Amino acid sequence: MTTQDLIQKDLLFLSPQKTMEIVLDTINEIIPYELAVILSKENNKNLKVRFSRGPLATDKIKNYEVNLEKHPEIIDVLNTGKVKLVEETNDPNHHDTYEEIMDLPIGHSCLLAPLRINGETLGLMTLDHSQCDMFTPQRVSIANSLTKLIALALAQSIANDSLINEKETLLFERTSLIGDISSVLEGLIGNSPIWLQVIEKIKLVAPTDSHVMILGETGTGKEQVAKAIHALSKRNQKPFITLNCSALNYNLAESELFGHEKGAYTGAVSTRRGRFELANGGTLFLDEIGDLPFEIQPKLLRAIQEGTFERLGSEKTIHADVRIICATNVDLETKVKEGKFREDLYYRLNVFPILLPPLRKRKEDIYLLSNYFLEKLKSRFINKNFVLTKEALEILTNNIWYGNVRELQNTLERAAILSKDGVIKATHIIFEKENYQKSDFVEINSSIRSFEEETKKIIVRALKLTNGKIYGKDGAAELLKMKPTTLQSKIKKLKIIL
Ligand SMILES: Nc1ncnc2c1ncn2[C@@H]1O[C@H](COP(=O)(O)OP(=O)(O)OP(=O)(O)O)[C@@H](O)[C@H]1O
Repeated sequence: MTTQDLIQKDLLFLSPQKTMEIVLDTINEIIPYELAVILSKENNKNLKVRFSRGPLATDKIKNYEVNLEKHPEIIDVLNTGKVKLVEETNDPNHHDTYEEIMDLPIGHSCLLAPLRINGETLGLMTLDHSQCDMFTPQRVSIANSLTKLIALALAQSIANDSLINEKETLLFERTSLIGDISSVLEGLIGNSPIWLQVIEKIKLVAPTDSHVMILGETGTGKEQVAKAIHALSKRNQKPFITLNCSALNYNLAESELFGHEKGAYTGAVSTRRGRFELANGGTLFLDEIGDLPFEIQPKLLRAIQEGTFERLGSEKTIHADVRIICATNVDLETKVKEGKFREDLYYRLNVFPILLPPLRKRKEDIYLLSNYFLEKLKSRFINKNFVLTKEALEILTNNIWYGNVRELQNTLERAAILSKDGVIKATHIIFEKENYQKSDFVEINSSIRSFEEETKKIIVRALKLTNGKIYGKDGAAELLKMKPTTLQSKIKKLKIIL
């Protein structure tokens, strides 16, 4: 048979699933069963179902895990390395392997075969048949001889999983590195005095190995600045890995930061390295650090201080040398005071704070930034040359820019689409709804809304900016210069849903 024949018959690149199906079907011809299950040893406590075959192999069995503490007879088989027939009895201490998910008659045939290679236990094969005495001594002896071959097929499947996992992490590292670090520096546009102070701070801190905290409203360029610091640091040949800490619960945060071993929790089908490990030698950018679940913060603190941590589900200590750059758009100090962020972690991270000014405080940069973005848009619009008119620039400069540089970028992209000949006129500038600030020209033409409608809009905007917080220094009441109780009654009256 030629290689071509093998390929045509789908025999050259057999998947682990297909290999195991062939193996189990062959066993069925020699030792008839109604349920054959291959389980892999995940740790000292659990066996996990990888393959099942036969008329009793239902969906429930897939991904089922056997808790070894409840099954001393399985521990015995794994330790001795010998195939064993298990007699089901009425003894309340006896637990059938799959009793939680299926009901097999008392006295049914059950065979346990350990799967070992070179003295290493990889897992277990179980064969079940609802009739009694199906597995004769001759069949048990055959099963004993076959276990090594089955173990080989299991090893193939385990290796395949770890290759897939390795590929996934490599792909992740690669994507994290993309974003061409050299162009990042050129992309920090602006020459207003306040922005130049930021650039100075970046240049100062980058070559040191100190942790950096970047503060600023959304869209002010926090991630871009973090990349620039990494690019200017001696770690720039190593990965720049990011993790957005918002919307992570404790388990997810732990697994994302420190990784997990296969089987560490339901759904952890393969071992995965966490961002801390991936960033070894390089920089870990923790975006929205204020949202990091409180309970995971001690583990992060230890990882930062000692450079050590364990993957979820493993006791092995891993070492990683990582520089942390974190970003936040909330007042972390207040979070510390409110007991929502650990003080020790806060001081550990806040070694060198860099505050990014909102766009409304560096309006003189709008012209440079606009031209930079329009130049970048050129290639996407078949090399259309864009020109910003004086009126358009005036409108851009008069806007409040709650969405900062990102919003400016989006506004210009919209304008570029609207402009047919590349000339960006005032009429092409359309702001995002919430941040719309009318210029005098538009004011005259717009219809006057009711007082209530306008009040409601202002309150909603303030609540959005303060993440729904009413009281306190960074609350909506303070922003609107009104008493929190008055604001609350207005919210109620205007039926604003928080
Ligand atoms: N000074 C700048 N020069 C050029 N582009 C910038 C500048 N600042 C920000 N940008 C661009 O604006 C967009 C938003 O920037 P970035 O994602 O870094 O902001 P951010 O503060 O991290 O936002 P968020 O808080 O929402 O995560 C990006 O496309 C970025 O390239």
